[in-house]
Amino acid sequence: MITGGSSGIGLSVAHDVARRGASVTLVARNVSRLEKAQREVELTMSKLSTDGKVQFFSSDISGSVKNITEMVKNAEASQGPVYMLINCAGFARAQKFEDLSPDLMKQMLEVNFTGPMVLTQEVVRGMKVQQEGGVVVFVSSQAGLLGLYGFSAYSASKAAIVRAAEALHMELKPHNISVTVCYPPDTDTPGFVEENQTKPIETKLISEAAGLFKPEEVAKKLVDDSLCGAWSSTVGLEGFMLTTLCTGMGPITDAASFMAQVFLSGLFRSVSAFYLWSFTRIVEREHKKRLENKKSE
Ligand SMILES: NC(=O)C1=CN([C@@H]2O[C@H](COP(=O)(O)OP(=O)(O)OC[C@H]3O[C@@H](n4cnc5c(N)ncnc54)[C@H](OP(=O)(O)O)[C@@H]3O)[C@@H](O)[C@H]2O)C=CC1
Ligand SMILES: CCCCCCCCCCCCCCCC(=O)[C@@H](N)CO
Repeated sequence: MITGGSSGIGLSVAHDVARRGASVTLVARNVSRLEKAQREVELTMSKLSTDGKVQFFSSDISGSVKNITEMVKNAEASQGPVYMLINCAGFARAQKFEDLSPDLMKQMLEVNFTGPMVLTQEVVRGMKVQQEGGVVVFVSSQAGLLGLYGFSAYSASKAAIVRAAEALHMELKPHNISVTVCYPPDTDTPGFVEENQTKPIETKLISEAAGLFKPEEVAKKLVDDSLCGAWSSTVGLEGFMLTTLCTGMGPITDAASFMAQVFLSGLFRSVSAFYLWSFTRIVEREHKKRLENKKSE
């Protein structure tokens, strides 16, 4: 089951798991985009002659709990229990703190945090009862590992899901259900194009430090990592440095990541000073530019 499976990273995940032989349930709101995605994923399946099926449900993950419960029941009734849940639906709006409306703050928390929590609750109930195990994935963001200019509410919503996922990881281990958090950098998706239309220049420039990736690449890494039971998944050098540095008391799932955390955290903290210095410079420079523009007006 892939929320946000009709676009961007979620759609790429759908193609990826379809190629591996899975049946797919796509969840999003807009029906015509869901239908289009269904046709595309079916095409991928038919080319490889896998016997997977694609179904979709139009549902707002931040909507009523009753609707979510019903949607999961219906999905399970037609395709059987969910083996892998990928919480990818979400959105970002960048806005300077004082311009951020309280409604937008609430909306980001509901779609990026509360919605995935409620849906996961429902799916995990099924996983525990109906099968021997499962995989739960939350798509956070590199901006969930540090707060950055313009992303006060967004970063908080994406960080909140990480703490929840840590707790869940501990709770679900005896049930053989793994939990993975994915931290994408800027990724070239329809959602990214939309957020860029209102993004402050500072947010753009700071985010660029971690590069721009293709959704297929983020998706493949997400599926590979979560099927291995890895705690975190990311792409790129900055992604590796950030997840290593910011792991805190996160679960230990593999020797290589643990060794990197033990031996490289100090080094990466020093490296972070250079990034932070360059971010401060970006903010100062743009601030000065604005003051000068105001003066010349
Ligand atoms: N692209 C990027 O740069 C990055 C993205 N991310 C995260 O990755 C995830 C996917 O992003 P991306 O692929 O860019 O996004 P897109 O906007 O391209 O796709 C978002 C998907 O989520 C669905 N969706 C959005 N809101 C809801 C809702 N309330 N209920 C159900 N479905 C919903 C959309 O369908 P519909 O609108 O029809 O509901 C769509 O299928 C998000 O959580 C995002 O925060 C993280 C880091 C970087
Ligand atoms: C050792 C220290 C290394 C430090 C590297 C620092 C790099 C930080 C860059 C922040 C990237 C934020 C991307 C957010 C993408 C996103 O979530 C939006 N596009 C929403 O869709």
